[in-house]
Amino acid sequence: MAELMHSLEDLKPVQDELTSVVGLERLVEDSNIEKLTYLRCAIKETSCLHPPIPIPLHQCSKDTTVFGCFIPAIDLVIISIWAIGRDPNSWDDPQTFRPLRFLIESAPDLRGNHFNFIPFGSGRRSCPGYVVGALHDQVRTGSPTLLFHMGVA
Ligand code: HEM
Repeated sequence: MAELMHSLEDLKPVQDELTSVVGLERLVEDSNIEKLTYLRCAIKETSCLHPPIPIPLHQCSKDTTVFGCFIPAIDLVIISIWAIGRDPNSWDDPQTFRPLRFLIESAPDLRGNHFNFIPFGSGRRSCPGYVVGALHDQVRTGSPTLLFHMGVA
């Protein structure tokens, strides 16, 4: 909300979309969400710039080498999701709130498959809270993709 308040050109399409999809007389319902494109872009951009869990910690269970970097067993590895979301090698003008960068077809999704955008983490220890929300969404829209991904369909 604070980012949108500072960026009126981004606030306007979100307001217009909410007015047209939801209206002014009722609350947002699940079924509205897929039509709230600008709002979803704004949420993604917010979680890129301000990830709620900015630096998850992992501990290495055995000696490991990743891309030539040796990590001894028991060492802690800090992953800066915050820095990844602001990396100029991955994002144009990364410090600026620009939700429409998520409008393009090739923009990363939230599943952790694009390592420049991992607000829910990635891989086996990524956030199960995301799966609960996404599963609910997939069941609602009838798409089997995520159920298949989880091995339950
Ligand atoms: C905006 C909402 C949320 C965000 C951005 C978020 C993000 C994250 C991140 C980044 C991690 C760490 C991944 C890692 O260690 O690499 C995590 C872990 C976790 N999250 Fe979430 N989370 C959210 C909501 C939730 C909710 C609603 C739940 C529960 C219903 C949840 C349950 C968990 C649990 C249990 C873990 C630990 C997973 C593990 O260590 O295997 N999260 N989350």
